[in-house]
Amino acid sequence: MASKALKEYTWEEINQHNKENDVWIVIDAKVFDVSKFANLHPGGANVLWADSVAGKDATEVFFGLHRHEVLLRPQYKRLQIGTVQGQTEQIKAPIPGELSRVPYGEPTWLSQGYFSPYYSDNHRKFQTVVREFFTTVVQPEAAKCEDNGKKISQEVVDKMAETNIIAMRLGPGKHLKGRTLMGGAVKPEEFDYFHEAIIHAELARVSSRAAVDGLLAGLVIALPPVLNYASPELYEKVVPDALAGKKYIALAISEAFAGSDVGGLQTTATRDGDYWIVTGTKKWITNGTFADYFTTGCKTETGFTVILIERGPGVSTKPIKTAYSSVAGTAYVTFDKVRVPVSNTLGKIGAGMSVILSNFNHERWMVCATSISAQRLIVEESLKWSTQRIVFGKPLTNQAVIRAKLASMISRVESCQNWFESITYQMNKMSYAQQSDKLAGPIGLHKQYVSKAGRETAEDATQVFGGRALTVTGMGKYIENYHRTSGFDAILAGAEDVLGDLGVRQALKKMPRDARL
Ligand code: HEM
Repeated sequence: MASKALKEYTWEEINQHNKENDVWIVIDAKVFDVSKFANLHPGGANVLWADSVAGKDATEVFFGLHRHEVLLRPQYKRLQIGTVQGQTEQIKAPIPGELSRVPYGEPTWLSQGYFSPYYSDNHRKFQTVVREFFTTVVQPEAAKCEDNGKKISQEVVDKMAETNIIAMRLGPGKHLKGRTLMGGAVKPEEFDYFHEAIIHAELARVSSRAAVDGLLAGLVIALPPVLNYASPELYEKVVPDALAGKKYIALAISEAFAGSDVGGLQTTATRDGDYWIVTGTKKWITNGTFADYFTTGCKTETGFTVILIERGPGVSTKPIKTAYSSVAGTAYVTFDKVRVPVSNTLGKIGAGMSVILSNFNHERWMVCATSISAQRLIVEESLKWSTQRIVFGKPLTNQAVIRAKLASMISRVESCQNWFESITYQMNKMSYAQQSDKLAGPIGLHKQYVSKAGRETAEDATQVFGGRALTVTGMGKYIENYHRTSGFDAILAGAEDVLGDLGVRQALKKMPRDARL
């Protein structure tokens, strides 16, 4: 379509348009008339009039300064007036949904010519439709919200509900029964943890950590206690609307008084007949600013109890400014003598610890899935940049120090991925109870390793990109976002060092008493 009205120009013609107010440039065999655009050019007008640029081939200098996507924006695309006679474009524009051809840009199972014991053709088919969905429906919205800090639009949430992505993010289980998953790409009874991991991985590729959390991460951690412990009436009231994206839910455990130390929480629930009276505050509550329900940890007379609180009189939320965008809806929540029916108790009164702990493995595993995928994208960006960036007349990759950084980044993401797949395989084979017994330790250790690896990769990539990694737009925008937010993975769902310690303590518990050197 683009070529229908496009003329072919000889270099002789092109070379003549090399003056202020009459500037043509060539980028990858395409001729652009930038005469009028020059004064609007974010990089300034005079750079376009330079002798080495005006009327010349500016491909190399262009790709040293801009992401490919600049040329694809409609307002810039229309600057193209023709093509260079006898030349064809060499640089391939990214096609939404397609697999990366950059080495290590995809996990082994998606790389051509490689094999995997874990994934079937159905997983591949599923990955294709999920990537297309996230690239075309979610990514543009995520980029917008990353900027304006607003909640992801209801339109996108509705589409996620239509495809049942919201339900699939909770993993395999009864809640999928009777649902059409991604237009039928996988049957509910075939859906396993690798399918779920694909969703988390593709979601992370939208490259805005705050939007990843804004896309109902709150539900992924707050709804399982309702699925598993609510009375049938409460379940009916809450679950269908939540999975349909009509109501939002957040997990409200941590407080300014206590984070990982659940025993130190100060929010109280006292009995008044058939009601709880809940008073206290909660901090760092993901999706809290827009949640309709809060799965809340409370101190009760007989211990720690989890209660589902509906937004209403006495519940107020205010946004907390975090290092990432407010699209995540991070809130400070205040409960002021909120009356909640006792029938909203999740699990047994005083037995809230097991309700919360049973949730943790899945949440931590999910954080690993998104973190590894985000890291991989950073590896891909770094490989592309260091190949196309010319310094001292040569690509950055000519520097041994840059290659050493790439080696570390690749090794880290590959080891994270392989460990992750091994754990996911175990999850597929184990019951929920077996997972709690056998995988809490390995998942804790894995998360510690993944988040550490992520932060090291963020540092390395920042060095590779230099100043470009410090700006929120432009060539290094994904590196900037990742560098600013990779630390979240080391904190959310359990602090890095605490999880490492948990893994070791679990192992020590299982040490055979008769083992000796
Ligand atoms: C069709 C041609 C071009 C278009 C549509 C275009 C568009 C843009 C845009 C949108 C930006 C802002 C980048 C961002 O923040 O993402 C930019 C920055 C810039 N452009 Fe261009 N540009 C073109 C050609 C060129 C050429 C040929 C040069 C070569 C000298 C150039 C030099 C720059 C510079 C130096 C910057 C600032 C980069 C930075 O801040 O890191 N541009 N351009």
